[in-house]
Amino acid sequence: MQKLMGAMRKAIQDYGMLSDGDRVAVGVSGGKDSLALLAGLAGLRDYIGIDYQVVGITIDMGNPKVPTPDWGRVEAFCRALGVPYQVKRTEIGDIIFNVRKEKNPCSLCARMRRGSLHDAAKAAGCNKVALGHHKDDAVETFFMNLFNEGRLGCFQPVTYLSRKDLTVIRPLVLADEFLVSSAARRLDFPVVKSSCPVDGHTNRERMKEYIRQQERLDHGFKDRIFGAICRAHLDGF
Ligand SMILES: Nc1ncnc2c1ncn2[C@@H]1O[C@H](COP(=O)(O)OP(=O)(O)OP(=O)(O)O)[C@@H](O)[C@H]1O
Repeated sequence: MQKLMGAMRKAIQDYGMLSDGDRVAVGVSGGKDSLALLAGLAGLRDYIGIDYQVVGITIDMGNPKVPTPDWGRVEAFCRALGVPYQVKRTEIGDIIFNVRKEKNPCSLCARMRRGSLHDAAKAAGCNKVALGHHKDDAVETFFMNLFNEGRLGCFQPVTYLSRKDLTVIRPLVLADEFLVSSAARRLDFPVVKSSCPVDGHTNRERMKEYIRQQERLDHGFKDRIFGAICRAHLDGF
């Protein structure tokens, strides 16, 4: 966890992610990434020298055809970290999969989930939203944009949303996924199994596999691509 927190601290400082008085809503999906983000941001409060608050928010996707996840262990995890936590119930899953029967559900689902998270963050009095995207996500997103849309682009480490007056930050962006996975395993994070019906069969999964294969053939591949994204200052990196 210390290495992971070191990478988070560097990202927070390099990209100016936090300031005194911030109230940060961490989007908690129940996956390892957002649980690590939550634990890291809660832990860093003690020694990063910035006075900020952390709130955990889960958007329950509400698909009546799959069992509702049990958020109780996440709630206990937040309590142990001294972080207030709330679950916002929605019908996004029902709308996407049962009403609209979307063939390509991921982008609409992500948009609706983001909107709901931003609204919940504002309602909780937060001025920032933290998401659990890490370095591997950045490289995957870069390749998805390149191969699927023919453009150079990634998500941004820090994005200001003027319509909502909210700033989205991604403090794990300099952390490798293996650092997150090993912290999650060693500290026994209460990972909630995804209830998404298309989990494991998405475009992103295919890109993940492509990068894994390239890395096996050519060690250092991922880091060189990420280095290029940073050196080009692509999308604020
Ligand atoms: N249902 C949700 N409620 C709140 N925040 C969410 C939810 N789903 C995703 N997020 C936020 O958006 C980020 C990116 O979502 P994505 O679905 O790509 O997650 P992921 O890469 O599988 O990460 P995780 O391991 O945290 O699920 C998550 O890390 C989390 O911060």
